[in-house]
Amino acid sequence: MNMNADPAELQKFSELAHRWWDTTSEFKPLHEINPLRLDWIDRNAGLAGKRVLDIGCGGGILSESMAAAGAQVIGIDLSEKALGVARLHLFESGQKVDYHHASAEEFAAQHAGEFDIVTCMEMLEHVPDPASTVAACAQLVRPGGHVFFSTINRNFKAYLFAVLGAEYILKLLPRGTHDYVRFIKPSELARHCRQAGLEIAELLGMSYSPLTSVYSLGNDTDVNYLIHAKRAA
Ligand SMILES: C[S@@+](CC[C@H](N)C(=O)[O-])C[C@H]1O[C@@H](n2cnc3c(N)ncnc32)[C@H](O)[C@@H]1O
Repeated sequence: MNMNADPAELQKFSELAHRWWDTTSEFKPLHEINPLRLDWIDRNAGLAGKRVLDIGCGGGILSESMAAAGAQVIGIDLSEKALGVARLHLFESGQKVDYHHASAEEFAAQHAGEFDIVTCMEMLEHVPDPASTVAACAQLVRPGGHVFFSTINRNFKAYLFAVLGAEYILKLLPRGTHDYVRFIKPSELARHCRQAGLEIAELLGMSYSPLTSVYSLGNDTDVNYLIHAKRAA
């Protein structure tokens, strides 16, 4: 089985895993964007009672919040350390999430069509072959189901904001968190979706204002963006 994973990327997340739920740590941006993306997913697909798979779940920030919104959530990741932190945090939060060590491709081979909603957030820019991950997402979601992606655009502004700005100037993220060559243009992600049999329902931008330190959703897809895709019924 092709794991479609970069061991150096997994190592980076494993080394930081113990700080995943520290809202002032390297994971602060994920904590700050979580309410925005959770609300967007819920508005578009209605989380309550749905079977959800969260791919590249890490320490479980999004997984837990979707469980709290009433979904039955499974989270998968290839970092054992991140999964360990995610499992431990359930004792603190009292939420119920089922965590597994698996890649999207491996999980798709066993659980095709089992999910109403598949989420794959801030993960595609860390894998060698994002088209393969997108194809696995399309296989995992049921006909008529929803897939949500978020990732980083590839252009000069994205390099300035997501690499130079976030890692070197504002120091929101550790240096080396992001590799510019792995950034993905919305047109490329849309093509991967269509090739996998997913229709694009929405492309949405997410911006960060360094002046107010506030994230917001809107039309600006130049740096961070989200895609809502649907599998034909
Ligand atoms: C930036 S974190 C995002 C975590 C979570 N999705 C969120 O947005 O809160 C990226 C996660 O992707 C995981 N990851 C990287 N490559 C992966 C792969 N090939 N398969 C599964 N998970 C992977 C990492 O271990 C890490 O937990």
